[in-house]
Amino acid sequence: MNLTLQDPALVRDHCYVGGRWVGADNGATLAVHNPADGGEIGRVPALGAAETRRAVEAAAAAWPAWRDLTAAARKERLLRWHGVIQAHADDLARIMTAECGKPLAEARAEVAYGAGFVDWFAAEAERACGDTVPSPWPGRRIVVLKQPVGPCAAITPWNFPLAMITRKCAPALAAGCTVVVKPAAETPLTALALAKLAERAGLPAGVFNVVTGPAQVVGGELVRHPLIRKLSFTGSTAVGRQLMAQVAPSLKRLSLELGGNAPFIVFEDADPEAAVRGALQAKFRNSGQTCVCANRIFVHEAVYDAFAAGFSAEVAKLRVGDGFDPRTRVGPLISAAAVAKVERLVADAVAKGAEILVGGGRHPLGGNFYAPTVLAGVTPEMALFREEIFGPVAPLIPFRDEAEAIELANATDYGLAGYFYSRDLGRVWRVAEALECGLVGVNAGVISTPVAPFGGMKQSGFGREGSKYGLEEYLEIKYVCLGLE
Ligand SMILES: NC(=O)C1=CN([C@@H]2O[C@H](COP(=O)(O)OP(=O)(O)OC[C@H]3O[C@@H](n4cnc5c(N)ncnc54)[C@H](OP(=O)(O)O)[C@@H]3O)[C@@H](O)[C@H]2O)C=CC1
Ligand SMILES: O=C(O)CCCC(=O)O
Repeated sequence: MNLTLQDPALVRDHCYVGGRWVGADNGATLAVHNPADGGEIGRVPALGAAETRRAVEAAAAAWPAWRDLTAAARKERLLRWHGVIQAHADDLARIMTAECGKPLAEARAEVAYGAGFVDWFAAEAERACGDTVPSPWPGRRIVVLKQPVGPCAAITPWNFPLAMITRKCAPALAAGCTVVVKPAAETPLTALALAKLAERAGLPAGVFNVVTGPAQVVGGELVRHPLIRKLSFTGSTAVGRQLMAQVAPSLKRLSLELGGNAPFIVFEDADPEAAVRGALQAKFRNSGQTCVCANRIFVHEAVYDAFAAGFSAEVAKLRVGDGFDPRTRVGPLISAAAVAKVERLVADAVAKGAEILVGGGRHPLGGNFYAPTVLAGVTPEMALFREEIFGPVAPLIPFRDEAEAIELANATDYGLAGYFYSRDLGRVWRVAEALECGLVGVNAGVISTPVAPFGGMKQSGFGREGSKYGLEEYLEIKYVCLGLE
Protein backbone atom coordinates (compact mmCIF):
# COMPACT_ATOMS: atom_id res chain seq x y z
CA MET A 1 0.00 0.00 0.00
CA ASN A 2 1.15 3.50 -0.77
CA LEU A 3 0.85 5.55 2.42
CA THR A 4 0.74 9.19 1.33
CA LEU A 5 1.75 11.62 4.07
CA GLN A 6 2.52 15.32 4.26
CA ASP A 7 5.66 14.37 6.17
CA PRO A 8 6.93 10.98 4.90
CA ALA A 9 9.82 11.11 7.42
CA LEU A 10 7.32 10.03 10.08
CA VAL A 11 7.36 6.47 8.71
CA ARG A 12 10.42 4.93 10.35
CA ASP A 13 12.11 1.60 9.75
CA HIS A 14 14.48 1.83 12.72
CA CYS A 15 13.92 1.82 16.47
CA TYR A 16 14.62 4.86 18.65
CA VAL A 17 17.12 4.10 21.41
CA GLY A 18 19.19 6.60 23.37
CA GLY A 19 18.41 9.33 20.84
CA ARG A 20 19.63 7.25 17.87
CA TRP A 21 17.81 5.31 15.15
CA VAL A 22 18.96 1.69 15.32
CA GLY A 23 18.27 -1.64 13.66
CA ALA A 24 18.68 -5.21 14.87
CA ASP A 25 22.29 -6.34 15.27
CA ASN A 26 21.63 -9.09 12.76
CA GLY A 27 19.59 -6.85 10.45
CA ALA A 28 16.37 -8.83 11.00
CA THR A 29 13.08 -7.07 10.34
CA LEU A 30 9.35 -7.68 10.74
CA ALA A 31 6.68 -6.73 8.21
CA VAL A 32 3.74 -4.47 9.09
CA HIS A 33 0.50 -5.17 7.22
CA ASN A 34 -2.65 -3.23 6.48
CA PRO A 35 -5.51 -5.31 7.94
CA ALA A 36 -7.90 -3.96 5.28
CA ASP A 37 -6.08 -5.58 2.35
CA GLY A 38 -3.16 -7.55 3.79
CA GLY A 39 -0.64 -5.39 1.92
CA GLU A 40 2.76 -4.70 3.47
CA ILE A 41 3.08 -1.06 4.55
CA GLY A 42 6.51 -1.13 6.14
CA ARG A 43 9.15 -3.09 8.00
CA VAL A 44 10.58 -2.51 11.47
CA PRO A 45 13.56 -4.03 13.28
CA ALA A 46 13.25 -7.40 14.98
CA LEU A 47 15.48 -6.47 17.89
CA GLY A 48 17.05 -9.12 20.08
CA ALA A 49 17.74 -9.22 23.81
CA ALA A 50 21.10 -7.43 23.54
CA GLU A 51 19.63 -4.43 21.69
CA THR A 52 16.74 -4.29 24.17
CA ARG A 53 19.22 -4.25 27.05
CA ARG A 54 20.90 -1.27 25.41
CA ALA A 55 17.57 0.53 25.35
CA VAL A 56 17.08 -0.15 29.05
CA GLU A 57 20.60 1.09 29.76
CA ALA A 58 19.91 4.23 27.71
CA ALA A 59 16.76 4.90 29.73
CA ALA A 60 18.67 4.31 32.96
CA ALA A 61 21.53 6.61 31.88
CA ALA A 62 19.09 9.39 30.96
CA TRP A 63 17.12 9.10 34.18
CA PRO A 64 19.15 11.22 36.67
CA ALA A 65 19.28 14.30 34.46
CA TRP A 66 15.59 14.02 33.52
CA ARG A 67 14.58 13.42 37.14
CA ASP A 68 16.60 16.42 38.29
CA LEU A 69 15.02 18.89 35.86
CA THR A 70 12.50 21.16 37.45
CA ALA A 71 8.90 20.11 36.96
CA ALA A 72 8.43 23.28 34.93
CA ALA A 73 11.22 22.25 32.56
CA ARG A 74 9.69 18.78 32.06
CA LYS A 75 6.32 20.43 31.49
CA GLU A 76 7.77 22.69 28.83
CA ARG A 77 9.33 19.74 26.95
CA LEU A 78 6.11 17.74 27.14
CA LEU A 79 4.16 20.69 25.78
CA ARG A 80 6.56 20.86 22.85
CA TRP A 81 5.92 17.16 22.17
CA HIS A 82 2.19 17.82 22.40
CA GLY A 83 2.57 20.66 19.91
CA VAL A 84 4.33 18.58 17.26
CA ILE A 85 1.89 15.68 17.73
CA GLN A 86 -0.98 18.06 17.06
CA ALA A 87 0.81 19.64 14.13
CA HIS A 88 1.14 16.18 12.52
CA ALA A 89 -2.26 14.89 13.58
CA ASP A 90 -3.42 14.03 10.10
CA ASP A 91 -0.30 12.04 9.22
CA LEU A 92 -0.44 10.18 12.53
CA ALA A 93 -4.09 9.32 11.91
CA ARG A 94 -3.23 8.00 8.44
CA ILE A 95 -0.44 5.81 9.78
CA MET A 96 -2.86 4.44 12.37
CA THR A 97 -5.61 3.70 9.87
CA ALA A 98 -3.09 1.97 7.62
CA GLU A 99 -1.75 -0.34 10.32
CA CYS A 100 -4.78 -1.00 12.52
CA GLY A 101 -7.68 -0.44 10.14
CA LYS A 102 -9.80 1.96 12.18
CA PRO A 103 -11.83 4.54 10.24
CA LEU A 104 -9.85 7.72 9.63
CA ALA A 105 -12.32 9.81 11.67
CA GLU A 106 -11.73 7.50 14.66
CA ALA A 107 -7.98 7.66 14.10
CA ARG A 108 -8.14 11.46 14.15
CA ALA A 109 -10.18 11.30 17.35
CA GLU A 110 -7.53 9.00 18.83
CA VAL A 111 -4.74 11.47 18.00
CA ALA A 112 -6.68 14.20 19.82
CA TYR A 113 -7.39 11.84 22.74
CA GLY A 114 -3.78 10.60 22.87
CA ALA A 115 -2.30 14.10 22.59
CA GLY A 116 -4.63 15.08 25.43
CA PHE A 117 -2.67 12.84 27.83
CA VAL A 118 0.55 14.70 26.97
CA ASP A 119 -1.12 18.06 27.52
CA TRP A 120 -2.81 16.99 30.76
CA PHE A 121 0.29 15.40 32.30
CA ALA A 122 2.53 18.28 31.24
CA ALA A 123 0.50 20.38 33.65
CA GLU A 124 0.38 17.59 36.27
CA ALA A 125 4.21 17.58 36.38
CA GLU A 126 3.95 20.67 38.57
CA ARG A 127 1.39 19.07 40.86
CA ALA A 128 3.34 16.08 42.16
CA CYS A 129 2.91 17.53 45.61
CA GLY A 130 3.94 15.85 48.80
CA ASP A 131 2.55 16.46 52.29
CA THR A 132 3.40 17.57 55.78
CA VAL A 133 1.84 15.57 58.58
CA PRO A 134 1.27 16.83 62.16
CA SER A 135 4.06 15.24 64.15
CA PRO A 136 3.45 13.13 67.30
CA TRP A 137 6.83 14.41 68.60
CA PRO A 138 7.42 18.05 69.65
CA GLY A 139 10.99 18.16 68.31
CA ARG A 140 10.43 16.47 64.97
CA ARG A 141 8.65 17.25 61.71
CA ILE A 142 7.14 14.77 59.26
CA VAL A 143 7.42 15.41 55.54
CA VAL A 144 6.18 13.19 52.68
CA LEU A 145 8.06 13.50 49.39
CA LYS A 146 6.96 12.23 45.96
CA GLN A 147 9.82 10.99 43.80
CA PRO A 148 9.90 9.35 40.36
CA VAL A 149 9.91 5.55 40.32
CA GLY A 150 12.78 5.32 37.80
CA PRO A 151 13.16 3.85 34.31
CA CYS A 152 9.87 2.27 33.22
CA ALA A 153 8.73 -0.14 30.53
CA ALA A 154 5.44 0.16 28.65
CA ILE A 155 4.02 -2.75 26.65
CA THR A 156 1.10 -1.61 24.53
CA PRO A 157 -1.61 -3.13 22.30
CA TRP A 158 -2.63 -2.55 18.67
CA ASN A 159 -6.18 -1.30 19.21
CA PHE A 160 -5.13 2.21 20.30
CA PRO A 161 -1.64 2.47 18.82
CA LEU A 162 -1.08 6.07 19.93
CA ALA A 163 -3.24 6.74 22.97
CA MET A 164 -2.09 3.69 24.94
CA ILE A 165 1.49 4.93 24.59
CA THR A 166 0.81 8.51 25.63
CA ARG A 167 -1.51 7.36 28.44
CA LYS A 168 1.45 5.51 29.99
CA CYS A 169 4.42 7.64 28.92
CA ALA A 170 3.11 11.15 29.51
CA PRO A 171 2.59 10.60 33.26
CA ALA A 172 5.87 8.70 33.49
CA LEU A 173 7.81 11.53 31.86
CA ALA A 174 5.93 14.17 33.84
CA ALA A 175 6.81 12.41 37.08
CA GLY A 176 10.49 12.35 36.11
CA CYS A 177 10.77 8.74 34.91
CA THR A 178 12.28 7.62 31.59
CA VAL A 179 10.57 5.00 29.40
CA VAL A 180 11.18 2.13 26.99
CA VAL A 181 8.07 1.31 24.94
CA LYS A 182 7.37 -1.98 23.18
CA PRO A 183 4.40 -1.46 20.87
CA ALA A 184 2.31 -4.31 19.48
CA ALA A 185 3.75 -6.12 16.45
CA GLU A 186 0.72 -5.03 14.39
CA THR A 187 1.14 -1.28 15.04
CA PRO A 188 4.78 -0.27 15.52
CA LEU A 189 4.73 2.53 12.92
CA THR A 190 2.57 4.87 15.01
CA ALA A 191 4.89 4.31 17.98
CA LEU A 192 7.98 5.08 15.91
CA ALA A 193 6.31 8.19 14.48
CA LEU A 194 5.70 9.34 18.05
CA ALA A 195 9.41 8.77 18.72
CA LYS A 196 10.32 10.86 15.70
CA LEU A 197 8.15 13.65 17.06
CA ALA A 198 9.68 13.27 20.52
CA GLU A 199 13.09 13.71 18.91
CA ARG A 200 11.89 16.85 17.09
CA ALA A 201 10.36 18.18 20.29
CA GLY A 202 13.78 17.96 21.92
CA LEU A 203 13.11 15.27 24.51
CA PRO A 204 16.63 14.42 25.70
CA ALA A 205 18.28 11.25 24.34
CA GLY A 206 17.25 8.14 26.27
CA VAL A 207 14.19 9.68 27.91
CA PHE A 208 11.72 8.10 25.45
CA ASN A 209 12.78 4.92 23.63
CA VAL A 210 10.82 2.64 21.29
CA VAL A 211 11.88 -0.95 20.62
CA THR A 212 10.23 -3.43 18.26
CA GLY A 213 10.65 -7.16 17.87
CA PRO A 214 9.39 -10.53 19.05
CA ALA A 215 7.32 -10.19 22.23
CA GLN A 216 9.01 -13.01 24.12
CA VAL A 217 12.48 -11.61 23.43
CA VAL A 218 11.99 -7.84 23.64
CA GLY A 219 9.12 -7.94 26.14
CA GLY A 220 10.84 -10.66 28.12
CA GLU A 221 13.99 -8.56 28.50
CA LEU A 222 12.04 -5.48 29.60
CA VAL A 223 10.07 -7.46 32.11
CA ARG A 224 13.11 -9.11 33.69
CA HIS A 225 15.73 -6.36 33.51
CA PRO A 226 16.63 -5.18 37.03
CA LEU A 227 17.10 -1.55 35.92
CA ILE A 228 13.42 -1.34 34.96
CA ARG A 229 11.57 -0.28 38.11
CA LYS A 230 8.03 -0.36 36.80
CA LEU A 231 6.05 -2.10 34.06
CA SER A 232 2.79 -0.81 32.65
CA PHE A 233 0.94 -3.20 30.36
CA THR A 234 -2.27 -3.00 28.35
CA GLY A 235 -3.43 -6.15 26.60
CA SER A 236 -4.98 -9.53 27.21
CA THR A 237 -5.57 -10.93 30.69
CA ALA A 238 -3.62 -14.09 29.77
CA VAL A 239 -0.47 -12.14 28.93
CA GLY A 240 -0.99 -9.81 31.92
CA ARG A 241 -0.96 -12.83 34.22
CA GLN A 242 2.28 -14.10 32.67
CA LEU A 243 3.93 -10.70 33.02
CA MET A 244 2.91 -10.47 36.66
CA ALA A 245 4.66 -13.78 37.31
CA GLN A 246 7.72 -12.62 35.36
CA VAL A 247 8.14 -9.37 37.30
CA ALA A 248 7.82 -11.16 40.64
CA PRO A 249 11.53 -11.98 41.02
CA SER A 250 12.54 -8.32 40.58
CA LEU A 251 9.41 -7.01 42.40
CA LYS A 252 8.78 -4.23 39.90
CA ARG A 253 5.85 -1.96 40.34
CA LEU A 254 3.11 -3.02 37.98
CA SER A 255 0.01 -1.59 36.32
CA LEU A 256 -2.18 -3.98 34.33
CA GLU A 257 -4.98 -2.78 32.08
CA LEU A 258 -6.45 -6.02 30.80
CA GLY A 259 -9.50 -7.42 29.09
CA GLY A 260 -13.09 -6.48 29.84
CA ASN A 261 -16.61 -7.86 29.55
CA ALA A 262 -18.64 -4.69 29.89
CA PRO A 263 -22.34 -4.88 30.69
CA PHE A 264 -24.60 -2.30 29.04
CA ILE A 265 -27.98 -2.18 30.82
CA VAL A 266 -31.10 -0.58 29.41
CA PHE A 267 -33.67 -0.09 32.16
CA GLU A 268 -37.37 0.31 31.45
CA ASP A 269 -37.21 4.03 32.34
CA ALA A 270 -34.32 4.78 29.94
CA ASP A 271 -34.62 7.34 27.16
CA PRO A 272 -35.02 4.80 24.33
CA GLU A 273 -33.31 6.80 21.60
CA ALA A 274 -30.40 7.78 23.82
CA ALA A 275 -29.98 4.12 24.83
CA VAL A 276 -29.77 3.01 21.19
CA ARG A 277 -27.25 5.78 20.39
CA GLY A 278 -25.17 4.92 23.45
CA ALA A 279 -25.19 1.19 22.66
CA LEU A 280 -24.01 1.86 19.10
CA GLN A 281 -21.10 3.93 20.40
CA ALA A 282 -20.20 1.59 23.23
CA LYS A 283 -20.32 -1.47 20.99
CA PHE A 284 -18.99 -0.48 17.56
CA ARG A 285 -16.15 1.95 18.31
CA ASN A 286 -13.02 0.53 16.66
CA SER A 287 -15.13 -2.33 15.22
CA GLY A 288 -15.81 -3.56 18.74
CA GLN A 289 -12.10 -3.92 19.48
CA THR A 290 -11.75 -2.00 22.72
CA CYS A 291 -11.47 -3.33 26.23
CA VAL A 292 -14.33 -1.03 27.27
CA CYS A 293 -16.70 -2.12 24.48
CA ALA A 294 -20.18 -3.25 25.52
CA ASN A 295 -19.83 -7.04 25.52
CA ARG A 296 -23.30 -7.92 26.87
CA ILE A 297 -26.38 -5.72 26.37
CA PHE A 298 -29.04 -6.36 29.04
CA VAL A 299 -32.49 -4.97 28.25
CA HIS A 300 -35.52 -4.88 30.57
CA GLU A 301 -38.22 -7.24 29.29
CA ALA A 302 -40.78 -4.40 29.03
CA VAL A 303 -38.66 -2.54 26.45
CA TYR A 304 -36.72 -5.49 24.99
CA ASP A 305 -38.61 -5.84 21.70
CA ALA A 306 -38.65 -2.10 21.00
CA PHE A 307 -34.94 -1.75 21.81
CA ALA A 308 -34.01 -4.80 19.72
CA ALA A 309 -35.92 -3.40 16.73
CA GLY A 310 -34.54 0.15 17.03
CA PHE A 311 -30.96 -0.97 17.70
CA SER A 312 -30.99 -3.58 14.91
CA ALA A 313 -32.26 -1.00 12.42
CA GLU A 314 -29.30 1.26 13.25
CA VAL A 315 -26.76 -1.58 13.19
CA ALA A 316 -27.98 -2.66 9.76
CA LYS A 317 -27.11 0.83 8.49
CA LEU A 318 -23.48 0.74 9.68
CA ARG A 319 -21.26 0.91 6.66
CA VAL A 320 -18.35 -1.53 6.59
CA GLY A 321 -15.22 -0.79 4.59
CA ASP A 322 -11.65 0.41 4.33
CA GLY A 323 -10.87 2.94 7.04
CA PHE A 324 -9.65 5.43 4.44
CA ASP A 325 -13.13 5.56 2.84
CA PRO A 326 -14.85 8.52 4.56
CA ARG A 327 -18.18 6.65 4.51
CA THR A 328 -16.82 3.77 6.61
CA ARG A 329 -18.15 3.38 10.17
CA VAL A 330 -16.81 -0.14 10.81
CA GLY A 331 -13.34 -1.11 9.57
CA PRO A 332 -11.70 -4.53 9.35
CA LEU A 333 -10.72 -6.58 12.37
CA ILE A 334 -7.02 -6.63 13.12
CA SER A 335 -6.29 -10.13 11.81
CA ALA A 336 -7.62 -13.39 10.43
CA ALA A 337 -7.27 -14.86 13.94
CA ALA A 338 -9.53 -12.11 15.32
CA VAL A 339 -12.18 -12.91 12.69
CA ALA A 340 -11.91 -16.62 13.49
CA LYS A 341 -12.44 -15.88 17.22
CA VAL A 342 -15.59 -13.86 16.50
CA GLU A 343 -16.88 -16.60 14.18
CA ARG A 344 -16.33 -19.20 16.90
CA LEU A 345 -18.21 -17.14 19.49
CA VAL A 346 -21.17 -16.47 17.18
CA ALA A 347 -21.35 -20.12 16.09
CA ASP A 348 -21.36 -21.24 19.73
CA ALA A 349 -24.13 -18.75 20.61
CA VAL A 350 -26.30 -19.79 17.64
CA ALA A 351 -25.77 -23.48 18.41
CA LYS A 352 -27.02 -22.77 21.96
CA GLY A 353 -30.16 -20.97 20.76
CA ALA A 354 -29.24 -17.32 20.01
CA GLU A 355 -31.15 -15.71 17.14
CA ILE A 356 -29.34 -13.58 14.55
CA LEU A 357 -31.20 -10.27 14.07
CA VAL A 358 -28.54 -8.60 11.88
CA GLY A 359 -25.31 -9.83 10.24
CA GLY A 360 -24.08 -13.07 11.74
CA GLY A 361 -21.05 -13.80 9.57
CA ARG A 362 -18.14 -12.53 7.54
CA HIS A 363 -18.83 -9.41 5.50
CA PRO A 364 -19.03 -9.79 1.69
CA LEU A 365 -15.83 -7.71 1.43
CA GLY A 366 -14.01 -10.82 2.70
CA GLY A 367 -10.57 -10.71 4.33
CA ASN A 368 -10.72 -9.38 7.87
CA PHE A 369 -14.15 -7.77 7.48
CA TYR A 370 -16.92 -9.08 9.75
CA ALA A 371 -20.52 -7.90 9.41
CA PRO A 372 -21.93 -5.83 12.32
CA THR A 373 -24.10 -8.35 14.14
CA VAL A 374 -26.94 -8.37 16.65
CA LEU A 375 -27.81 -11.58 18.49
CA ALA A 376 -31.04 -11.94 20.49
CA GLY A 377 -31.83 -14.38 23.29
CA VAL A 378 -28.26 -14.69 24.56
CA THR A 379 -27.83 -16.63 27.83
CA PRO A 380 -25.02 -17.06 30.38
CA GLU A 381 -24.32 -20.56 28.99
CA MET A 382 -22.96 -19.07 25.76
CA ALA A 383 -19.21 -18.47 25.49
CA LEU A 384 -19.61 -14.81 24.48
CA PHE A 385 -21.34 -14.11 27.80
CA ARG A 386 -18.01 -14.80 29.52
CA GLU A 387 -15.35 -14.07 26.87
CA GLU A 388 -14.27 -10.69 25.51
CA ILE A 389 -15.67 -10.67 21.95
CA PHE A 390 -13.37 -7.94 20.58
CA GLY A 391 -15.46 -7.66 17.42
CA PRO A 392 -18.65 -6.04 16.06
CA VAL A 393 -21.12 -8.44 17.69
CA ALA A 394 -23.85 -7.20 20.06
CA PRO A 395 -25.51 -9.87 22.25
CA LEU A 396 -28.95 -8.91 23.68
CA ILE A 397 -30.08 -10.45 26.97
CA PRO A 398 -33.50 -9.74 28.56
CA PHE A 399 -33.86 -9.21 32.33
CA ARG A 400 -36.80 -8.90 34.76
CA ASP A 401 -35.74 -6.41 37.43
CA GLU A 402 -32.89 -4.30 38.78
CA ALA A 403 -31.58 -7.01 41.10
CA GLU A 404 -31.35 -9.51 38.26
CA ALA A 405 -29.64 -6.95 35.98
CA ILE A 406 -26.96 -6.28 38.60
CA GLU A 407 -26.44 -9.97 39.28
CA LEU A 408 -26.04 -10.77 35.56
CA ALA A 409 -23.83 -7.73 34.95
CA ASN A 410 -21.45 -8.77 37.74
CA ALA A 411 -21.45 -12.46 36.73
CA THR A 412 -18.04 -12.18 35.09
CA ASP A 413 -14.41 -12.43 36.13
CA TYR A 414 -13.74 -9.06 34.49
CA GLY A 415 -14.39 -5.61 35.93
CA LEU A 416 -13.34 -2.81 33.61
CA ALA A 417 -16.26 -0.78 32.21
CA GLY A 418 -20.03 -0.87 32.72
CA TYR A 419 -22.82 1.25 31.28
CA PHE A 420 -26.48 1.75 32.03
CA TYR A 421 -29.35 3.93 30.91
CA SER A 422 -31.94 5.10 33.43
CA ARG A 423 -33.63 8.35 34.42
CA ASP A 424 -34.43 7.30 37.98
CA LEU A 425 -32.05 9.12 40.31
CA GLY A 426 -32.19 6.56 43.10
CA ARG A 427 -31.53 3.74 40.66
CA VAL A 428 -28.64 5.65 39.11
CA TRP A 429 -26.84 5.74 42.47
CA ARG A 430 -27.75 2.17 43.44
CA VAL A 431 -26.59 0.64 40.17
CA ALA A 432 -23.46 2.80 39.79
CA GLU A 433 -22.38 1.67 43.26
CA ALA A 434 -23.30 -1.98 42.69
CA LEU A 435 -21.49 -2.56 39.40
CA GLU A 436 -18.14 -4.29 39.97
CA CYS A 437 -16.05 -2.30 37.52
CA GLY A 438 -13.61 0.59 37.44
CA LEU A 439 -15.51 2.85 35.02
CA VAL A 440 -19.26 3.43 34.83
CA GLY A 441 -21.10 5.30 32.09
CA VAL A 442 -24.56 6.46 33.14
CA ASN A 443 -26.58 7.57 30.12
CA ALA A 444 -23.26 7.80 28.25
CA GLY A 445 -21.69 5.31 25.82
CA VAL A 446 -18.15 6.71 25.47
CA ILE A 447 -16.59 8.03 28.66
CA SER A 448 -12.80 7.93 28.19
CA THR A 449 -10.93 11.18 28.75
CA PRO A 450 -7.41 12.07 29.91
CA VAL A 451 -8.83 13.83 32.96
CA ALA A 452 -10.62 10.81 34.49
CA PRO A 453 -9.12 7.63 35.99
CA PHE A 454 -9.16 4.60 33.67
CA GLY A 455 -8.57 1.10 35.02
CA GLY A 456 -10.18 -2.08 36.21
CA MET A 457 -11.01 -4.42 39.06
CA LYS A 458 -11.06 -8.22 39.29
CA GLN A 459 -9.33 -9.85 36.30
CA SER A 460 -9.33 -6.59 34.34
CA GLY A 461 -6.21 -5.67 36.29
CA PHE A 462 -5.17 -2.85 38.59
CA GLY A 463 -3.70 0.62 38.54
CA ARG A 464 -5.22 3.75 37.04
CA GLU A 465 -4.25 5.74 33.96
CA GLY A 466 -5.18 9.33 33.17
CA SER A 467 -6.15 11.98 35.73
CA LYS A 468 -4.26 12.89 38.90
CA TYR A 469 -4.35 9.20 39.89
CA GLY A 470 -2.38 8.28 36.76
CA LEU A 471 0.59 10.34 37.94
CA GLU A 472 0.73 8.50 41.27
CA GLU A 473 1.49 5.25 39.43
CA TYR A 474 4.91 6.70 38.55
CA LEU A 475 5.73 8.24 41.94
CA GLU A 476 7.28 6.73 45.04
CA ILE A 477 6.25 8.04 48.44
CA LYS A 478 9.13 8.83 50.77
CA TYR A 479 8.59 9.74 54.44
CA VAL A 480 11.25 12.02 55.91
CA CYS A 481 11.39 12.50 59.68
CA LEU A 482 13.21 15.74 60.47
CA GLY A 483 14.61 16.20 63.96
CA LEU A 484 14.92 19.88 64.88
CA GLU A 485 17.89 19.58 67.25
N1 LIG B 1 -7.07 -4.48 27.20
C1 LIG B 1 -7.01 -4.21 25.93
O1 LIG B 1 -7.15 -3.09 25.53
C2 LIG B 1 -6.68 -5.26 24.96
C3 LIG B 1 -7.19 -6.53 25.08
N2 LIG B 1 -6.87 -7.45 24.17
C4 LIG B 1 -7.48 -8.79 24.28
O2 LIG B 1 -6.51 -9.75 24.00
C5 LIG B 1 -6.90 -10.56 22.90
C6 LIG B 1 -5.65 -10.93 22.12
O3 LIG B 1 -5.01 -9.78 21.59
P1 LIG B 1 -3.43 -9.71 21.48
O4 LIG B 1 -3.02 -8.66 20.56
O5 LIG B 1 -2.95 -11.09 21.20
O6 LIG B 1 -3.03 -9.22 22.95
P2 LIG B 1 -1.68 -9.50 23.74
O7 LIG B 1 -1.99 -9.37 25.17
O8 LIG B 1 -1.03 -10.74 23.25
O9 LIG B 1 -0.71 -8.29 23.26
C7 LIG B 1 -0.61 -7.04 23.87
C8 LIG B 1 0.86 -6.62 23.95
O10 LIG B 1 1.58 -7.55 24.74
C9 LIG B 1 2.71 -8.03 24.03
N3 LIG B 1 3.03 -9.39 24.45
C10 LIG B 1 2.40 -10.54 24.10
N4 LIG B 1 2.98 -11.60 24.71
C11 LIG B 1 4.00 -11.10 25.47
C12 LIG B 1 4.98 -11.68 26.32
N5 LIG B 1 5.01 -12.99 26.54
N6 LIG B 1 5.88 -10.87 26.92
C13 LIG B 1 5.84 -9.53 26.73
N7 LIG B 1 4.95 -8.93 25.91
C14 LIG B 1 4.03 -9.69 25.31
C15 LIG B 1 2.28 -7.94 22.58
O11 LIG B 1 3.39 -7.98 21.73
P3 LIG B 1 3.27 -8.59 20.21
O12 LIG B 1 2.24 -7.76 19.56
O13 LIG B 1 4.64 -8.38 19.69
O14 LIG B 1 2.86 -10.01 20.36
C16 LIG B 1 1.57 -6.59 22.59
O15 LIG B 1 2.54 -5.55 22.60
C17 LIG B 1 -7.90 -9.69 22.15
O16 LIG B 1 -8.77 -10.47 21.37
C18 LIG B 1 -8.60 -9.00 23.27
O17 LIG B 1 -9.57 -9.86 23.82
C19 LIG B 1 -6.01 -7.17 23.14
C20 LIG B 1 -5.48 -5.94 22.98
C21 LIG B 1 -5.82 -4.86 23.86
O1 LIG C 1 -9.11 -0.84 24.71
C1 LIG C 1 -8.33 -0.24 25.42
O2 LIG C 1 -7.43 -0.76 26.09
C2 LIG C 1 -8.34 1.23 25.51
C3 LIG C 1 -9.72 1.70 25.54
C4 LIG C 1 -9.82 2.95 24.82
C5 LIG C 1 -10.19 4.03 25.72
O3 LIG C 1 -9.29 4.60 26.35
O4 LIG C 1 -11.38 4.28 25.81
